[in-house]
Amino acid sequence: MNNWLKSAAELVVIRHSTQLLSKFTQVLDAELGCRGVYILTPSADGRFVECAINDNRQLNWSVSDFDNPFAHVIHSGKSMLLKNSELLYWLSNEGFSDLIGCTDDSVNVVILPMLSKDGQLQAILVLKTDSYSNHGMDSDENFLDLLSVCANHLQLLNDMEAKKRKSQLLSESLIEVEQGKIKSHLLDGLASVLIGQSEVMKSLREQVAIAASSRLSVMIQGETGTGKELVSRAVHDLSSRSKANFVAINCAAIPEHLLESELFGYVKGAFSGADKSKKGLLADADGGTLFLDEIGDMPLALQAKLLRVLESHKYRPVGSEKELDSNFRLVVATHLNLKEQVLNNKFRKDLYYRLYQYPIALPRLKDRTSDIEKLSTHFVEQYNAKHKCSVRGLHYKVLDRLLDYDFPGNVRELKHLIEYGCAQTQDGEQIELAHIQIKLDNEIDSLAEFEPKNRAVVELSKIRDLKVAVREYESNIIASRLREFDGDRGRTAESLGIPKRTLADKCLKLEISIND
Ligand SMILES: Nc1ncnc2c1ncn2[C@@H]1O[C@H](COP(=O)(O)OP(=O)(O)OP(=O)(O)O)[C@@H](O)[C@H]1O
Repeated sequence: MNNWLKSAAELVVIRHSTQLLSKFTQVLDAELGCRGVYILTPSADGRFVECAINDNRQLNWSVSDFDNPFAHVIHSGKSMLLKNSELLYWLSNEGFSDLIGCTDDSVNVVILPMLSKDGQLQAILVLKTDSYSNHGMDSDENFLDLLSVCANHLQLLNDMEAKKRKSQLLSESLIEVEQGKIKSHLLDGLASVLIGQSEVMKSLREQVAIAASSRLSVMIQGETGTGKELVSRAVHDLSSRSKANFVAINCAAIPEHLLESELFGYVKGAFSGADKSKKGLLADADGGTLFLDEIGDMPLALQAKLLRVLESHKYRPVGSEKELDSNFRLVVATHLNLKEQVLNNKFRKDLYYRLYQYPIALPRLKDRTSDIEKLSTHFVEQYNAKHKCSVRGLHYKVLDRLLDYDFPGNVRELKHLIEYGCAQTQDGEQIELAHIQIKLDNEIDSLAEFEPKNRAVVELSKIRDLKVAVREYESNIIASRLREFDGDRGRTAESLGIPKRTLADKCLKLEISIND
């Protein structure tokens, strides 16, 4: 009696149903000295009673299958004594035989329902006993009280756990709804920056949103003018670093010997001309994003230093003894096939894998021609807003022509083309085919002679955008000079008095697609 009371006191302080059942099993094992104590519990849908046995197997019995004795106990709400002589019959039920295990002449089984005070079945207690000694249990009031205490407590814990699960599910689905809302808000915002309704653009925007929320290094790959810089900025703007700096550098456009000091900074006297210390871009990007455009053009020696910075977040300004920290997020871009560069020993393999954590591939414009109309309208609107004018859009023949065109310079080329068309169109009018035809022809035979017709593409009186006109002029000069030197960039650069890297940068920006 005392022991039952003591056990009841121990059971009611337990706060978890599985712990309660395991403690209850231990108590019965110790007090009754049975050959086996098993507790069966109803399944979540109430159609079965279940019990886990030693070898991690879960046995179950249907509550409506009267081939097992448990169904009888459940329906009658009364205990059952299976004497040794009757056991043989019940052992034909495979699950029951698995539960009870070996038997001999002295084994009996007692099955007791554990009912809570509202009469609901909470569990079934099964005792494998040696003799008749335990059979008085179903009339032992103290024992039955303990069973009832345990059943009531089990009901309480099950209710509490169900409530907890429900509120957890609720809060999880609220979080999901919230996250879904944030995500669709972000994607809506992105759609006005990264224009295009093609499937590939929709998936690109999703990738940008995912990349922004991760900490991974992002590697953007795509041909010139596909929007690599735009995407890198979007990754920054959508990330938790958006309030800090976005620092961009084009590794192809900076002379090799200056790239290191630009990135790392330098101290006074580090080299001739360093008359004062200067912070590098790594320091500027602390807390924000560092965008390394044309990473494939980074010299090998600097690649090794970059790798070290990425691993330790520490760097040493040129000429300095002191190491500094910078917590930047790296986004890189390239139009080259970096894997090939690795195979040709032009790019470090270890750096490649360090950078290739979240790759984003940008499609060519000619592979998503369904976006041309929307992009064109977007660029006309941009032009109108910038120049305070009101070009009315594109004539359908212009659109037809654009849909047919290859766009080697991708979106940037389309943008320039539209700006060019706008510059020649009066307020309230549409861009006509004639407005862009010359430029398109010019692009198509980009290797064509520097014909007088091309030289005076824009009549001076019609110039509305000096930048566009100057770019046109510059582009024609470079294309013609490249032609003169059979595409030799070194000689072309020299003849124009500019460094080779500057020429390379200009060719990229101006869409001059003459191969070396
Ligand atoms: N999906 C787009 N929606 C709107 N504008 C775009 C899109 N893609 C590119 N652009 C515009 O096209 C121009 C070129 O884009 P960007 O400079 O990002 O290309 P890039 O791939 O970095 O080019 P490069 O390799 O030559 O440096 C920019 O003016 C950019 O705003």
